[in-house]
Amino acid sequence: MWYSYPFRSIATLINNNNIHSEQQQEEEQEPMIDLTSQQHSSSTQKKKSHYSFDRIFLKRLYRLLQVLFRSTSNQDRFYSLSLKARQNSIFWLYIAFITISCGTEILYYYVGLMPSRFYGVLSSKDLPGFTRFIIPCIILVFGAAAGKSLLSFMGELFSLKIRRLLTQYVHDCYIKPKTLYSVVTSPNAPDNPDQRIAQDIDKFADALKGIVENLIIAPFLVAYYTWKCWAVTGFLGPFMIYGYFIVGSILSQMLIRPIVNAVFYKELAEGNFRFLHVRLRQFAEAIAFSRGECEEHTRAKESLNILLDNQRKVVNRELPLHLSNESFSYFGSILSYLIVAMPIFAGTFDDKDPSELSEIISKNSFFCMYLIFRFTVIIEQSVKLSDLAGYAARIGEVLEVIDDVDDELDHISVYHPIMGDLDDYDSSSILFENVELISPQGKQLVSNFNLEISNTDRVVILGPNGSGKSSLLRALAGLWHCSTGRIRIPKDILGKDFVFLPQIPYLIDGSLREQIMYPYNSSSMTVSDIQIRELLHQVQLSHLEEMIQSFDARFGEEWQKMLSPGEQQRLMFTRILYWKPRFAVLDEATSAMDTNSETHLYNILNDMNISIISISHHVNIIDYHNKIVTLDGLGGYKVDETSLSK
Ligand SMILES: Nc1ncnc2c1ncn2[C@@H]1O[C@H](COP(=O)(O)OP(=O)(O)OP(=O)(O)O)[C@@H](O)[C@H]1O
Repeated sequence: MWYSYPFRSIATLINNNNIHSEQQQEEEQEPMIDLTSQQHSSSTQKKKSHYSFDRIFLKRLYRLLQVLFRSTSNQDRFYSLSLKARQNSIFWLYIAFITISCGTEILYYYVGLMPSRFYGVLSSKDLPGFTRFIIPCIILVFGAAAGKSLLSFMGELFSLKIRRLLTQYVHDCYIKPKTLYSVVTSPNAPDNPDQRIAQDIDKFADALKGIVENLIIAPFLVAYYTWKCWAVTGFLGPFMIYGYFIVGSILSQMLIRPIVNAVFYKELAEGNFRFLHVRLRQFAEAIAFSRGECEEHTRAKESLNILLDNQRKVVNRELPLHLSNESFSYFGSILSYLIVAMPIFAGTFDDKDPSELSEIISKNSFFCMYLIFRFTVIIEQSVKLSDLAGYAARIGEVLEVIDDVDDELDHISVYHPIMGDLDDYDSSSILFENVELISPQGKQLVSNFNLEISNTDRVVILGPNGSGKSSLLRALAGLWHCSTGRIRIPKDILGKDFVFLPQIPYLIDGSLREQIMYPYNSSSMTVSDIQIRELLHQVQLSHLEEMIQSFDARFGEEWQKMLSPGEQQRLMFTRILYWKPRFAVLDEATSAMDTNSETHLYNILNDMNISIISISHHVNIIDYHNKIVTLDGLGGYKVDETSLSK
């Protein structure tokens, strides 16, 4: 069992990506939004891309729509009525939304005709007609109000479902073995992926809901009211309205383009600003000790200014669009009277008495005005469309980086114990064969590295900072690739046979029970209260039981407050003691512990006959190992055996 592949920079692949190269072509033609001095994003180093309402937006939108209308199994098409299909596709909710929207429009139509009927019965003083008409009118108005409320409710459900399906899809693509790490550490990692997933998808869902609500049935309404308008004004009425709409559309299309870019960079600044506050909370103690509040205050102010500048750019660029849309809307009402006036002045209705004429004017102006209103709504959606394009760009970029990373991972035969990619290697040892590791910056970390780690070995890796100690473990875990050579891992190894403890303890949001069992929490297997007490005793954390009251009480950030860094590292050791792996990999996992705790835990591991691979700068733990690997930081290394091996 082995993996061996040339180290190829993910950036190379990403740069070859079609969408990205298309963007680069556009970059040369379009001016950029200024986004200076972003403090904490890798994006600061990168050339800024331009985002617009263009072919790339359509590609991204198409991809997201495919996710919403996809079938997840061969048996169930996206339009199937099965529970699974209904859960995984938005199709039926979309149909219900459209149906309610059509029903409400029919009610609006009759409500719109009401004034002309009132004019008729009132001007002819028809009391029985008036009383007959008033009851259906009240029912109609209530019906329209109920329809509108239901439509708004369905819109919210629609938006929620879009959010759920898209977020689940991004989670499926993003949070999986090796992809998560590769995306986050990729040189082309998208800025603030957390914000893109947690916020931008929600905003995208909301914008899409608005567009569906107002645009999807618009063609049918436009066709119907065109016909009605034509019937009363002849071809000239619709002709004028259509001309008016075309001018409005061209104008708003021109005004949308710069907004999409501005929305993208506003969201980027928003993410950076939020990240700054997350870090303030996370490192409050370090900041307080170093009296860094003034500096942090200045940075927060700078970040806020950048955010507000970008927000201002969006507001500024939306002003002409709003102006154009509002003018279009107000001039529309004048246009409708102009169109209604044409047949009146042409003498078409000369034979009608005043009450009939007022009824005709009311009805005709409703048809014309509603047609113009529909066009106005379409034009107004341009603002939503520009937002949608900005959010689609931010979500699309995350998916594109994931695709590139997955492509890279697909082209290499990565072995990871948890994945169980097996071959003919049937030894029980880990074998490094002529391994060469090169850092992403191109620095040679180790070359021609050979080492056998049997399941009775205890190996400590020493070396100066940056010499590649952790990188060897990354390669062992399949996170980094060997540029030459291979690493063989026992065939029968299971995920639980390999427990990795990093220097910075990773404490999950959850109960102590879940903390110990991480990452293999399952309902079928659990750690009993007696076992937990025994484990806490072994890592000298028995007092924790009093602090948390119950082993199932859930905590989040409180873990960091309840336990000192050394205690957190001790808590991490319960994972090794519980799972009893064949190999425990400790990357400076005892760096914050006092000497007594450290030696106590190493003694326990020795008693349990667990093979250890340690990285440490503490000399006192060297005695617990039988092999010492020393990296010189220049690609060379040596292996020494200690007295323990004899
Ligand atoms: N994700 C990464 N992206 C780019 N370079 C990295 C990354 N991780 C590590 N490196 C580089 O690889 C080199 C080796 O890093 P590594 O973490 O293996 O050092 P180390 O020997 O474990 O150091 P220390 O003793 O400080 O923990 C360093 O120069 C570092 O800059």
